[in-house]
Parts: sequence; C-alpha cells; structure tokens
Amino acid sequence: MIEIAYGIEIQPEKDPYVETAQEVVHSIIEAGTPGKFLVDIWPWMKYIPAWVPGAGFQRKVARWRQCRNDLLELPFEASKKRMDDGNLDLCFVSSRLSEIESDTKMRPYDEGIIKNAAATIFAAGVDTTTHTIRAFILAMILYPEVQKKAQREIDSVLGFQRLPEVGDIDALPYVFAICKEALRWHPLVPSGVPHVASEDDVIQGYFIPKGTIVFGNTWMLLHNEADFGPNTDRFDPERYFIPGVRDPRSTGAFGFGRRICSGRHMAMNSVFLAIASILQVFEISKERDGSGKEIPVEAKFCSGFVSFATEFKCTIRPRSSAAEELIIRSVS
Ligand code: HEM
Repeated sequence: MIEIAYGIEIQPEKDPYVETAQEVVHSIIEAGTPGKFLVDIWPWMKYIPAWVPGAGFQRKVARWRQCRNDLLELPFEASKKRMDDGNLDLCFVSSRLSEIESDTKMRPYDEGIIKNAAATIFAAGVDTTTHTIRAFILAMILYPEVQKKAQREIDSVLGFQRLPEVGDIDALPYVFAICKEALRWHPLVPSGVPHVASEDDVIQGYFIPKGTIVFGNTWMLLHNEADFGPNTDRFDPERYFIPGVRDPRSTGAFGFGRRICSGRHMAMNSVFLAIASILQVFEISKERDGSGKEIPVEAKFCSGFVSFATEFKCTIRPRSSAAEELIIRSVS
C-alpha cells in the first residue's frame, strides 16, 4: 500500500511509516467503538482538562493526533523530496503531483487533497487487506482440501510459468471464490461501521429519527443460510457456485450505502493477487512439534469493532523446485 500511495519501499521489520499507520488504525478502532469512552455519552466531558482524573481520553487523543499528523506529513514529504530529486517511481503521489505541475487550473490546496487522499489509501488499506489474507491462511490450515483444489486449478491454468495477474480472475473461478469466502467467513467489521440516519425513516414499522446511530449487522447478513447456502460457519468456496447465491462484496463485507469502502475494487484485486500467488507457489500446513506431531490450530478471532484472526502457528514452504524458481525469478 505504501508503495502504491507514496512509491516508498517498506523495511522488512519495524518500518516507521507502517508502525505509525497501525497506531492510527488502532486509534480509529478504539475511538470508533461506540460507548468506549464516557465522553461519547456525555459530550460536555471534552471540556475537562487532561490532568483531571477520568479525563485520560484527552491524553490518548493528543497522542493519536500526533500520530495522525505524522501519518499525513512524513511519508508525503519523503515522497515529494524523492520526486524533487528525480528519484520517485510511478505512484499515486507522483502521478497526481505531476498533474498539478502541468495543469495551470489546479489550485494550491489541491496538494493538500493529494496528501489526505494518499494517507487514506495507506491507512485504510494496510490492516484491512492483511487481515483478510491472514483469515485465508488460517482457513487453508483448517480446510486443506480447499487448498488442494485451488492448487489444481492454478496448476492447470498457469503452471509455474509466471505469477497470477488480475487478468486471470475469470480463468480461476475457484480461487476467486476463496477470495470472496475470505471476506465472508469472519468479516473484518462484524457489526459494520456506525452510520447516522440523515433523515427520519420508517423500516419495517420501526420509526428511525434523523440523527440515530445505526449499524448494519454484517455478521448476520454474511451468515444467513438463505443467502449463502448451508453451514455458513464453514469456509466453503463451493457455495459461490450455487445459483442465486449472494456476493459478500455487495452484502456488507465492504460496508453500506454511500460510505461503502471506496477502495473495494483495489482491495479485491490485491487480495486476489496475494491469495492466488501464495496458493500457486506455497504449501500452507500445520506446524509440527519436535516429535513430528501436528500442532492443533483453532479458528480464533479477537472480538471488537474490528475482528481478525489471533496469532496461530503454521508452516509455509515452497510447493516444489519449480515453485522455488518462480519465487526467486519474481523477486529478482
Ligand atoms: C479487504 C480489504 C478491505 C475491507 C474488508 C474493507 C472494508 C471496509 C469497510 C467495512 C468500510 C466501512 C464502510 C461503511 O462505512 O459502511 C470501509 C471504508 C473505507 N475503506 Fe475499506 N476495506 C478494505 C480495503 C480498503 C483499501 C485497500 C482502501 C484504499 C485503497 C480502502 C479505503 C476505504 C475508505 C477510504 C473507506 C471510508 C469510506 C467512506 O467513509 O466514505 N479500503 N472499508
């Protein structure tokens, strides 16, 4: 995501930009959980000075504000500097800033819009995409037959000639069904992002006054057997081949209405590329202990506004020497 937004390659560990983005995302998760802070219930509390007992949220918010500013400013400035030095590859920032330079009608504050948009791509895309791929890896350990079937499909279409591309989606329907199931099985935002009713409404006889906070129950929608076929607690890509079955992309996995995830098309392409490439070249399995016995794995997800798979052990190794060669060819 940081390469797409800013053209900056991340460090393999403890990348400062990624750590800041993660802190911002965690602040959004904490602040976005309705009722998490008393100030949500009594808004006048925002006037209490930070040193008063019970006003700890003020200190948290000050720290979060600093992180938000760092996320907004630091990678953008680094990206701009590289551009000035003639050292920046094609990315969102470079392409948009070049437009400003070549178009005299662009206004000075357009640079601020580009800065905000780049930070949004970065912050909104990092954890969401990785947690979806994490759910997929967990599912491959728990449902090895799904992994085998997907690998047979990829082997027959691509072999080990090249890694998958977005143009391969139609030729790999089972792999794409796995991507949809990774979105549906344990949705990232199970209770949906809170929205506000913009006008009075009546839904199935219930009066919803303007200003009411409403939640789309994503978990319920994505586990409804009438829409997704039987055993919705199972990770089962076959369900997408049942005629009339719903698509999780338009059933809440990316939210609802005019605030639906604006990165959903890019997200789905990224998820497909990651999942198809992993399946093509790697074998995912349970880790074994010193005596060669498989270490059991359970599907455990943290609870909260955002829910993702908690830590689990697994082994990921190249499927064959041909797969190993393809991996080396693709990174060099
Ligand atoms: C698999 C990955 C992703 C999932 C599951 C996901 C899910 C969501 C959800 C549930 C929402 C809340 C929508 C609502 O309010 O109803 C959202 C909002 C948003 N997402 Fe994503 N997202 C993903 C990836 C991305 C990526 C890659 C980007 C950017 C490139 C992105 C950008 C955004 C933005 C900007 C919003 C706020 C939209 C608004 O409030 O108008 N997302 N996403």
